[in-house]
Amino acid sequence: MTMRLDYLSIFPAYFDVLDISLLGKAAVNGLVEVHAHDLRDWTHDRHRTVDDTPCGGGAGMVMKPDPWGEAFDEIIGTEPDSSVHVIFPSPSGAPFTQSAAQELSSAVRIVFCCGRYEGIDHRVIDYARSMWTVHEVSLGDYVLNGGEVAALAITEAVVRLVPGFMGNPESLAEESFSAGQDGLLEYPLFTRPVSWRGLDVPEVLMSGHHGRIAKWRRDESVRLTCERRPDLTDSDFGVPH
Ligand SMILES: N#Cc1c(-c2ccc3ccn(Cc4ccc(CN5CCCC5)cc4)c3c2)n[nH]c1N
Repeated sequence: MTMRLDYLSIFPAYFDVLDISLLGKAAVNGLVEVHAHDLRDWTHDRHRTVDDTPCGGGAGMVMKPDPWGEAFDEIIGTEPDSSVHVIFPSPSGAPFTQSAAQELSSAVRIVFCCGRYEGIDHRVIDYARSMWTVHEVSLGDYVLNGGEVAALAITEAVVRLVPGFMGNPESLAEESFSAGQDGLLEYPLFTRPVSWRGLDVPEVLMSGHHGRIAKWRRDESVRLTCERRPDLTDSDFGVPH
């Protein structure tokens, strides 16, 4: 089943990058189909206006609802369909997580609505909720200038989980932020040369002793998680008290 991805933005060129790298291969293999659209194509004035001043006052500009509605009609349709997932990246969205990526990886259709300025007229989101399955999500607690970079990040997180996309699915099993790693951060990785600029690969990794290697990796994951992500630790990580 091909996953169709649509991107609505006033900077559709952001999504040219999706024609290369792994995603390009997936498109070639028919796993995903990518369509980027310029929101200004659904404006009707000489200046192709997409924004206006905020009702009630306040700084900046707000994206007008009209172009979004007309774009939705043409790109998605005018009939409700809960199988269509519409994603609004937003500073006030729910944190985007690996489990959300996992859920979306089975979607047949995802439409990314990339806002700019101070954001999109809220009626656009309310209308979308009445028609499709809507996700208002944030990448994290830092401020971006628009939704495009978030849409790219979410795309990569989702598409790499689509069955048949990754060459070696085993590599997905051991990843951080997934059950395979007990929710711990990943251990440090090394490859050849064994000695590099006076820095050596930890001896245990060259020992060939799989039990010791597994213990070293687990210990490193626990250490890193306790240091960097205490929010991910819980009482029974097996961390010695
Ligand atoms: N995902 C994601 C995001 C975004 C994101 C996503 C989508 C849009 C559309 C427009 N912007 C710009 C912007 C930036 C800040 C504000 C907040 N206001 C400013 C002054 C009073 C509050 C409003 C809009 C966006 C930013 N930022 N950070 C993330 N993790």
